[in-house]
Amino acid sequence: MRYNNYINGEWKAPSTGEYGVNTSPHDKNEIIGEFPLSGTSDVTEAVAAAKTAFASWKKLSYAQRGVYLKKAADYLKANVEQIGLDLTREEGKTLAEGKGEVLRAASIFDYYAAESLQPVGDVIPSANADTFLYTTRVPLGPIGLITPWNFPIAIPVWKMAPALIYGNTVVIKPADQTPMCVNYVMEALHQAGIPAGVVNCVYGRGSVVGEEIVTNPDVKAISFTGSNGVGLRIQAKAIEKGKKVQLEMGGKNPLVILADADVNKAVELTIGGAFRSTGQKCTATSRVIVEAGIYEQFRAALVERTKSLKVGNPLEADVFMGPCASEAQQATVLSMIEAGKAEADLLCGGEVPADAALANGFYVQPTVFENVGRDARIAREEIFGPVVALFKVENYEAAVELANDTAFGLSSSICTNNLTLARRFTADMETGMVHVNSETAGAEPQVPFGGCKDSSTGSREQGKTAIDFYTQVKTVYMDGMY
Ligand SMILES: NC(=O)C1=CN([C@@H]2O[C@H](COP(=O)(O)OP(=O)(O)OC[C@H]3O[C@@H](n4cnc5c(N)ncnc54)[C@H](OP(=O)(O)O)[C@@H]3O)[C@@H](O)[C@H]2O)C=CC1
Ligand SMILES: O=C(O)CCC(=O)C(=O)O
Repeated sequence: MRYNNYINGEWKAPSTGEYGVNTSPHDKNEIIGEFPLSGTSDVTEAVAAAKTAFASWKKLSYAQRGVYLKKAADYLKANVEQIGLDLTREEGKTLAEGKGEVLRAASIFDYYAAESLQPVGDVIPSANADTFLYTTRVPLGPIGLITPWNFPIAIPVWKMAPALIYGNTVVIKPADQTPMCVNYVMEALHQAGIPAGVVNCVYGRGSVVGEEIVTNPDVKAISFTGSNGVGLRIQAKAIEKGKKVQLEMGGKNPLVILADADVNKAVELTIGGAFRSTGQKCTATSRVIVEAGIYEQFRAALVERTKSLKVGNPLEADVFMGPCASEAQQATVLSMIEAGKAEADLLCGGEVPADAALANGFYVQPTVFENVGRDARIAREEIFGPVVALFKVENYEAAVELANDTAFGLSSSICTNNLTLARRFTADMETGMVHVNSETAGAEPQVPFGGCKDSSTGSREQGKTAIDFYTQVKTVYMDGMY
């Protein structure tokens, strides 16, 4: 099937007349659909529609805008089976994860629809008796959203929902690998009856469509999730044009396991954090730092559990881990594994599975390394695949020092029953999110999401903090009331 851009409330063929073929990561011969390879004039048209629509959208009440978000949530919930299935076919995460992500997107729409009932701004006492002094929030205008393939419905929605509820309009460019997922989000908002031009989606290459969104003068802010290289280039261009920018980028997230931890619990946190979604999360666990007293026991249990994981077609119910999302991603992961083999000891995995039924997919075995030097590539670079590095340390202090020895600062976790050290860990970690006895991955919509150091720039996403990015403050001095 051939899909089209969504511009000004209509499905429109790209000005180029060109389409790219989107295929399944489980089987590169299975075609998911054909999607536009748009040109810059498609972006210009979408931005113009978003600019026109902004004039009336910003005047609606929060509650009126919230109605569309609530209806979009209902659409996703009503169609979770089909959309979840297609997400799995297109991205490769398991069916349970695919459906879970659709419901997560619905709950994000619901959360921001409910923001329409929350207070906005402050009333502040003035020095003058007859001045009513208060702050309110105003939207920015058309916002450009550039989104990745690893959470192909949740991330577009967690950017779009706050942008819309606070009165902005949107032009989105989804990742090349997962356009169908965003097409469902457009369909949800279209079915909800959202006014023409309020949301627009232009498919195509980052270097063409993304570039034009970033530099178009009528786009007032850019929210991006993806690699550090692309993110920083986008930021430089956008700032030059005076735009607001928010970047969510990589992670090298540590899980610290102290000697008193329950071994089974520690193994499950590692398996879930490192291998779910084939390790393709910016919050994935990629370094496991273990106190010497429990190291051997933990290592043996982790290797046994890792070898038992079923890798295969993500549509099959008993499969734990599907393929990498693309051939390029598989190649990146395999090259990092080769680097790991040269600089550390491989405990298990490290190959493409031999199963002939998986030969047309982009599979990699879940992989564990040990004896990893702190300057090894697999210790420092984001892999974005099912690869984890084990480190043995003498005590809590050494664990924290190693955990913080990274350019990234997104998420971290500690597994322990020691309340004092758990509490210290929450203070000691240079990360935007800290977990105690839960995996490094995961994000609830009602709390801020984002990192320190090279992981993020700009204000946090999600929760109430999202208002900081998607609005600006207006201070009102109102005199003559008495
Ligand atoms: N933090 C996270 O959640 C993510 C991190 N990554 C990291 O990035 C690595 C590479 O993944 P990749 O998909 O290449 O990530 P990218 O950073 O290249 O892609 C993210 C988004 O940016 C777009 N883009 C690419 N180039 C430009 C540009 N010049 N101007 C504007 N937009 C652009 C992409 O479009 P297009 O798809 O058309 O190229 C996509 O929509 C992964 O291995 C992982 O380490 C990747 C995804 C998510
Ligand atoms: O951990 C999660 O569920 C969200 C992770 C994420 O946002 C990402 O990988 O881009």
